Amino acid sequence: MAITTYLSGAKIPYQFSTTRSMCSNHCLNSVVSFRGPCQGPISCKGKVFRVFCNAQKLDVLTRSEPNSRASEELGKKLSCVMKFGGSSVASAERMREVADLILSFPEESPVIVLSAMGKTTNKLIAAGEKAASCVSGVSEIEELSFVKELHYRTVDELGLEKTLITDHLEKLERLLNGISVLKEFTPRARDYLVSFGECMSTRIFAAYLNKIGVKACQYDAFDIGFITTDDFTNADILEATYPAVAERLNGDWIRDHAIPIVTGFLGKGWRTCAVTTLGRGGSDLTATTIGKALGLREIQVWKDVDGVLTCDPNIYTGAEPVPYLTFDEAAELAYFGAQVLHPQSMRPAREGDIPVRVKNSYNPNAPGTLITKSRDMSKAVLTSIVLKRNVTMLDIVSTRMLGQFGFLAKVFSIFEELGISVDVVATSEVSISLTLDPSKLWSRELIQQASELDHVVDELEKIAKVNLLQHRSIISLIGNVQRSSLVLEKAFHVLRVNGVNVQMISQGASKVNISLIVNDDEAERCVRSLHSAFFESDMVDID
Ligand SMILES: Nc1ncnc2c1ncn2[C@@H]1O[C@H](COP(=O)(O)OP(=O)(O)O)[C@@H](O)[C@H]1O
Ligand SMILES: N[C@@H](CC(=O)OP(=O)(O)O)C(=O)O
Repeated sequence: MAITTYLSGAKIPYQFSTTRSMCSNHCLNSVVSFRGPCQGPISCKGKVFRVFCNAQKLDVLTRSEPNSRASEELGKKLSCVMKFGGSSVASAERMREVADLILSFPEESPVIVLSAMGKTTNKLIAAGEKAASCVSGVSEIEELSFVKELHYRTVDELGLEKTLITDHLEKLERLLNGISVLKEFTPRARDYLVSFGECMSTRIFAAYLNKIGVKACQYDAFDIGFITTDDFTNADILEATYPAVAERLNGDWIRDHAIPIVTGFLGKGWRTCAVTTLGRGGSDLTATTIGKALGLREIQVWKDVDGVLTCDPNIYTGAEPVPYLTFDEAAELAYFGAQVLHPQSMRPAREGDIPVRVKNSYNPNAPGTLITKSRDMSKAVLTSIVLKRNVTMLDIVSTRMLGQFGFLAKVFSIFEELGISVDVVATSEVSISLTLDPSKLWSRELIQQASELDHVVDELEKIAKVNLLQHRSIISLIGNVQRSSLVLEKAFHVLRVNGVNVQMISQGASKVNISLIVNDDEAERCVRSLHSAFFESDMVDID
């Protein structure tokens, strides 16, 4: 039998020999963690295999290659993944509507990914913060009462047993007590705390489907092979996840056609084995990861808007749905701040070449946005305008002579050493202007952010003059940069008549994005005027 080994995410061809012959169809469909001596037994579902290799401290994940007989037995295969965000499952009524929506596609055998109900994640984070500075008992924390009440009410309104979530809610309170005793809310504790949201929403929804006669099975992502880095609050999914998740979900589906209901947003750190999260909005990434792992036909992300819009509707209510996007456009849009998609979520879909459809669970008849590898760009000029606020910009001017080589390398090695990622860059012979990714800085404590920025400036000042500029915004113009002159002409006209001075400009190598840096307090006005100029008339609107 063929066995493949995955070592910290990379597929490595290790030699295996076994002390016993393995039976053909089961044994290896779970993830086996193997640490310590390089030679030793691996136990998997009661079978013992002996592994011989030379590396130290291995984490070995084993899986069987699917054999043709097992594939034939698949019969009706899992066909698509449908992800429903917090707003889609915010109440009992919404859960009923989502169940009806899923059942309105009888031809599909979907994997369902759910986020936590409504604003549960925010409430849990607030509860954790209050617990850490709590003087009285945690039972008085308003956000804890809110979460308890919302989930008990939902269970009650759906006619389910309270016991479905009592264990989780008791554990949640114990965890908050622990945080209040320690007076410390670490990123690791934060991830464990917020995981209760997805763990409860999926249990409630699966139980409801079973109650109405639709066979469903709940899964915690961290138990079915979602292996991540140990970067709590912003973990990356490791390669080993794909075969492990496919093995588990396909294996269970073959045995019993129960709709899988999987927790979005969560994973398991490969070193710590603790619960991790994939960054805010991470359920989109869970969905695309499952889509690629299982080679599904389509990935659907159901939201509370009619698809990806021409700009953030909170900035401009007249934003229109964008019918088609490429993976590159969607990735750029998400990375540069459009909340509608998780920044990393397009990667698995692009790698697996699986179309992603963004739909509105409140308005299922709206066509939504279809995201694919390529699209007809002949008529495309601008697709969407995205705003990323509160960005820090650095102007770095070399103190050495013109033509000095290695300047860029030195600057970027400082960012690498400090683990700070850079968003937008513009360079000249002796200077660099760049912006720092706020999400990476925001994931750290405020006080730490300030001292890290000081540290960056201190290090850079050894080789350059540095000007630190805060409260800037990046306006990203996503679209057909083959027509960049037209886009720039129009954009700069709008900005000029609005009296806005652009402080930096960069055209991404991806050829779908032009980024402009302006002051935070001018940014929203600029977006509205740009939207009006590009999407509403041929004339430039003057504010
Ligand atoms: N360009 C955009 N297109 C669509 N929605 C956007 C855009 N920019 C920001 N948004 C916001 O993203 C929200 C949807 O994303 P999100 O809240 O993560 O959905 P869900 O929780 O349902 O997955 C919308 O309600 C909207 O306010
Ligand atoms: N519940 C998590 C994960 C998520 O993806 O949520 P949503 O799909 O509602 O954006 C969050 O709020 O970040």
